[in-house]
Amino acid sequence: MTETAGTNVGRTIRIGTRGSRLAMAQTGTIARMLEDAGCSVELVPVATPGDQSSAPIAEIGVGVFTSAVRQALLEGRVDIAVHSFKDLPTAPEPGIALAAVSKREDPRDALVARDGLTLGELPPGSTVGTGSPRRMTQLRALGLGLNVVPIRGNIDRRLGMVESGELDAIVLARAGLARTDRIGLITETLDPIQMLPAPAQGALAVETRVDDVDTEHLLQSVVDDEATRVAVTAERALLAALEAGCSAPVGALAEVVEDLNSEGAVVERLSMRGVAAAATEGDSVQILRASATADKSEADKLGRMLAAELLDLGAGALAR
Ligand SMILES: NCc1[nH]cc(CCC(=O)O)c1CC(=O)O
Repeated sequence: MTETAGTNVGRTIRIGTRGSRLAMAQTGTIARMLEDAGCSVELVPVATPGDQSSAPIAEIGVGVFTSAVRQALLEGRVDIAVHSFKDLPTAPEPGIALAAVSKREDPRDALVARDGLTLGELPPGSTVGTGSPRRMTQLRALGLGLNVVPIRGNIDRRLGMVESGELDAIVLARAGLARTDRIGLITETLDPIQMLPAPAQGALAVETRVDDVDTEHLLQSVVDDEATRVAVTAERALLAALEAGCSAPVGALAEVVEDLNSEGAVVERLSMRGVAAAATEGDSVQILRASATADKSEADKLGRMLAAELLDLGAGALAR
């Protein structure tokens, strides 16, 4: 048991959660960490408009999955909100504190294809579904002659489209499959060189009310993972500097890596790659890439620097 948990023993912490299988798995992960630290936990279901609609995310708006859970937090109906970090808008929410970022799952995207096929094995003309402009533009840029089509729906619905033969393949977050025990369906995990994940993909954001300092400290000591927080800070700084959100054609991945300093000593650095799809004349799309490395203490600056580089290359007019 941690020292901080000591003051929380006997207290029941209410965690707001959406009812989807992925959301329940995510809140379950945080609930177990708190229980292991000696807290008792209650899961409080919250319905959101995003779960009830199957309209494209671009139409129903960023934050559609997260705002109802935040509302429950602000109204004091729950003490903690857990979100897929990549679904959170980049602007901070008044009254709400980001108390912890839990250790990231594998952030890469995954292919689920018929007959166990990999991306390179799909014949030209194969139909590949994804709802994300980021994935669509990067898939098309691979030049494999795939027919990339927009789809939406929860993970089960998307997987069903391959199972039924309606699509040859789909691309989705590996983390979502891992958390819902379906890693075995993946036919290929995509290398970030082919497909950079969404900023913060695979990480969970755990929020409290700004005035609930006890819960904030508890989460910091029990849940927060420093390497994940640093990486995600850089990735989201890039997204914010491009004035883009989770449905933008923007990918970013920052990783803590070991490097040698000028004296030859091993130091940890933050290595980052970014991609943006820009609209050009006519209907064509141009993929822009940038990468750089910085000290871990300069995560935010690294993200903004890569964004500036992408803007210089033409990321001001993002593709859709
Ligand atoms: N946009 C929906 C969403 N939000 C978080 C995940 C998966 C978990 C994660 O990325 O952390 C998914 C599904 C997907 O993109 O396939």
